[in-house]
Amino acid sequence: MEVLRVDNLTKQIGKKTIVNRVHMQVNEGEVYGFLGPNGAGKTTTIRMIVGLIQATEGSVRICGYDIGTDREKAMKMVGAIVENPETYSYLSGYKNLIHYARLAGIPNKEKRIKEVVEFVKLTDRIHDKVKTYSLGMRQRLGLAQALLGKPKLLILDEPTNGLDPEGIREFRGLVRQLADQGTAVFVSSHILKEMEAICDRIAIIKNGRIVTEQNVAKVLEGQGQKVRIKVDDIKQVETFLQQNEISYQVVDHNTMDIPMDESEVSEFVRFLALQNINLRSIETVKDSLEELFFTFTTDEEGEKKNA
Ligand SMILES: Nc1ncnc2c1ncn2[C@@H]1O[C@H](COP(=O)(O)OP(=O)(O)OP(=O)(O)O)[C@@H](O)[C@H]1O
Repeated sequence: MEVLRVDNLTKQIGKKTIVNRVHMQVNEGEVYGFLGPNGAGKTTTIRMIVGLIQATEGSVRICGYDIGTDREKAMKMVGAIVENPETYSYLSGYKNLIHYARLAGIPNKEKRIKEVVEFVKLTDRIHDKVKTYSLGMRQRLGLAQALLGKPKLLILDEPTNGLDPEGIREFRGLVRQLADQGTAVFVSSHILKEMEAICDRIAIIKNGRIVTEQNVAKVLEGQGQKVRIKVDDIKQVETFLQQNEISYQVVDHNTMDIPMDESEVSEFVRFLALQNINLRSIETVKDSLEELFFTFTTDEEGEKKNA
């Protein structure tokens, strides 16, 4: 079932188009990664999805409810950690949750709080003041708060920023469990490895536009199936590859990727030598998300943007 649907979403501020005709769709039980370099438009998109700012154009539907015309019903379906979760640090985790459960009109507050606290593994410390919590514990408290209303859609903006590897691992486990229980999770990050481990699908945004959407399992399946070569004269190699109907992708003015199995590499090198093509280097590259991210956030001159 489709939980989140974003159509043609656009945000213009002054003359600048910060988010440009974005389309996305996230299903029940799916972890959807929203990836992009700094300043690409991730936070602005998320702020529109949760109704914190108004879109200039386009629509957001959550479980079929339009955020513009049916805001209250749409928001009932959403739990979100956007920017740093706000907590009262001089109160206990429990009192914070009571406060938010009241604000959100959660029925059977105590019972629901017990459930979410157990889920995020904070039971032992929930009556301690939040100011004594580690960053990872605060983050889990934020997650508990977001889950109070049993959301169908969970939105996490850079959820593991600043967490140590153990904190990241714990958080990832919780997200996976939620997805397995049917929650649709929309998570933004610029940490590629993390997205690879956590997401079913990812979209990459650059300059406000979605430049690609990929199924993570499919990307990972293709790992190691191409070589990257650096040459003196790329035109000469292109001509040769075209003549032999070998597919390739130009990375920059002297680098290109050629899909092939490792077993074919030595024959390929011999082939190039026979053509008097001067090879500066050759390496197997993984078609990982990192690679994709690099490809899609690189400008025409091959300069990597601030990923
Ligand atoms: N209110 C605003 N007025 C003008 N420009 C803005 C405004 N809000 C955001 N921007 C600009 O829009 C672009 C996208 O910002 P946004 O915060 O959405 O990016 P991001 O992908 O979340 O980046 P980061 O990973 O650094 O948080 C940036 O260039 C930012 O400076």
